[in-house]
Order: sequence, then structure tokens, then C-alpha cells
Amino acid sequence: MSKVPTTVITGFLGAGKTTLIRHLLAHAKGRRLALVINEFGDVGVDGELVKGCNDAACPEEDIVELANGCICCTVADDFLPTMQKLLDRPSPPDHIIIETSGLALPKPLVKAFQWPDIRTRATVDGVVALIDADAVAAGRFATDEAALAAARAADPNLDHDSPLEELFEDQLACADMVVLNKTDLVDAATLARVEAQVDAETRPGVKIVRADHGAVDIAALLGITAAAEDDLDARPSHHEAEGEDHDHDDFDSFVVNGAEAADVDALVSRLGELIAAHDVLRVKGMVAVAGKPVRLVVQAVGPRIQHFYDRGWLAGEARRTQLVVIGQKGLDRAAIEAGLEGVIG
Ligand SMILES: Nc1nc2c(ncn2[C@@H]2O[C@H](COP(=O)(O)OP(=O)(O)OP(=O)(O)O)[C@@H](O)[C@H]2O)c(=O)[nH]1
Repeated sequence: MSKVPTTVITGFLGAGKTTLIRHLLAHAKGRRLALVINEFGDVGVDGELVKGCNDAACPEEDIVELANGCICCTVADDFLPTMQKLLDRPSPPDHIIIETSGLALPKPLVKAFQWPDIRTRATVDGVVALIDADAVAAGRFATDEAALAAARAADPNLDHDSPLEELFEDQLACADMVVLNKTDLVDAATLARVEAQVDAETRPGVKIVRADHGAVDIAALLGITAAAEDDLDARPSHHEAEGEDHDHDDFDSFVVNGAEAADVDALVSRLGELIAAHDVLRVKGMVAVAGKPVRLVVQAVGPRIQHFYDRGWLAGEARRTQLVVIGQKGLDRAAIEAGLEGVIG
């Protein structure tokens, strides 16, 4: 019996994983894909966006959402049963795509493919790491040496560098292929610099592909045949070296609930102020706009905010606003909620 190839898509918050998956679905060329989508926040925004594609390559029953935490920490409880269910189907999918949360470490997931019941039926075709070229260029994953020195002075037991940098390095070290995304946001010289930085963190021979909005040839992305579960030792991780399970305790996430936004421009401008003031890493969610029959999707990656109307509110669906906010530990939830109160009702 042939094993079902599985691609693990990793990459920091907002790097473009969902965008790449939407591209894959649109260019599946007859393959039947199943998606496992994992999100850190409590609200399944990515699943909603992918389902919005209505794509024949991936009907809704082939999309499994694992919200509320990182699958790398709940492998036995959530991920393995999900894989078993997909593989037990009378006609299993041609290929399984796993979108990990932006804070997930890919290695524990790949390790799950060594479990006897999975190992005989599925293989990790490849781990693909998405990189936001613009965020790397802005220094988001570089260690702020002054801040690190201050943190170490306050806590001499502090044993790791910036959690963002560690995730960046761990995700790259596990990759079989890197997609250097958001090339539209940086100039050629910056892109070359970022590529060199990324290349320094990857294992020898790992290919780096440049992309704009995740537009990568599906033939290059699927069919790497890496069998990553067989060479885990070649994929070093800070977290194992330090004897820690994960870094999620370094991040905070919460959902801001609201009714309707009266004025979209006011909401976007307030979000921009709050993101800058509190160094928010990621905001995403759906907004009900007063007088509009369609829902507004809001996405922010660092200072960049995008918003668009995706579909009409369905009959029986609550018109409400839900925004997931993610930042580093110590995020001032009360201040952010208070700041949004006036603009999302
Ligand atoms: N300019 C530009 N924006 C992009 C590109 N790729 C994705 N985006 C935008 O970046 C934002 C985040 O993209 P997603 O695909 O949701 O990122 P993600 O990695 O799935 O995010 P998380 O699941 O929260 O970690 C969205 O607003 C996208 O439209 C790109 O190549 N260029």
C-alpha cells in the first residue's frame, strides 16, 4: 500500500501560509487534497478563508480545523486522531497539507509520523517553511542585543535568545524547501540580503524559492519525497537543545469581541495606533460593518494592515466582530480592548 504524502507548511505568524494554500487549491490539477489547519488563536480564521474558496480540490469535509493552541504541543490528543481519521477513510486523499500555527515547531509534528499506525500509511513528503521577506528585512527575527542583555541581567537563568529568532531558526532548520514570500514588498538588493540570511539557517541543499502571494508551482512544492520522519536527527532544534518543549509561553493571544464597526477607516487607523503602541505581531478576524450585508476580513502583520470584504453574512450566522490579537508575552490586553471598544461597538 502506498503511503499518503503529507506536506507540512510552517512559517511565522502572517508569513503567508494560508495564502499559499489557497494558491495550491486553485492549482491542484485534479489532485484531491485534505487540509489540516492549526491556529494559535481561539477563532478559526484561516479555515474560514480557505473554505471561502469553495474549491473542488478540497471540499469542506476535507478541511479539518485544529484551533486553540499549537498542534506541536497536542500531537497525541489532536493531531494523531485527526490523521488516523483522514487515513481511515474509504478513499483517503491524494495528498495531505498541514498548516501549522505560526508559533508551532515543525519537528514534533514530523516526529508524529514515526508512530506505528501513521508510519505505515503516511509520510512527510516535505516540510515547507514560508518566510516573510519584508519582516526579515525589518529585523523582526534578529536579536535585539541590548534588550537581550537587559533581560539576562534581570534573569541570569535566561537561557535563550529572542523567541522570534528561535522560532525562525527552528522552522528553517526543519525545512526541505523554503518559500521566500512577499517579494513584492522588498527591492532586489534587500531580497538578496534576506535570501543570504535565510540560506545561512537552512540545511545544505535546501532549495529557496521566491514568491509573491505564495504563488509557487505546485509541482515544485508537492512531490519532494523527503520522508522527513526518517532523518529527524538532521533537523536541529533550539528547544531540544535547551530541554524545553516549546516557546509558546513567550507569546500571548486573545480574542476581542465586538458588535458592529460604524466606520472602517476609524477601525483601521485605531488598529494601526494600537499595533504600534503595543508591538502587536498579528491581528486577524472578521468584522461586521454597520449597514453592510458582507463581512469584512481584517489582517495585520506587524504594521501592515489589510482589509477586504469576503462574503455575505449567512442566514442564521451571528453578525459580530471577532479579532484575534497575538503578541509577545506581556501584551496589555486591557489597553488594547479599551482602545478598540469605541470602534467595534
Ligand atoms: N504584500 C504581500 N502580502 C502578502 C503576501 N502573502 C501574503 N500576504 C498577506 O499577508 C497577510 C497574512 O497572510 P496569511 O496567508 O494569512 O499568513 P499566515 O502565515 O497564514 O498567517 P497565520 O496563520 O496567522 O500565521 C495577509 O494579509 C495576506 O494577504 C505577499 O506575497 N505579499
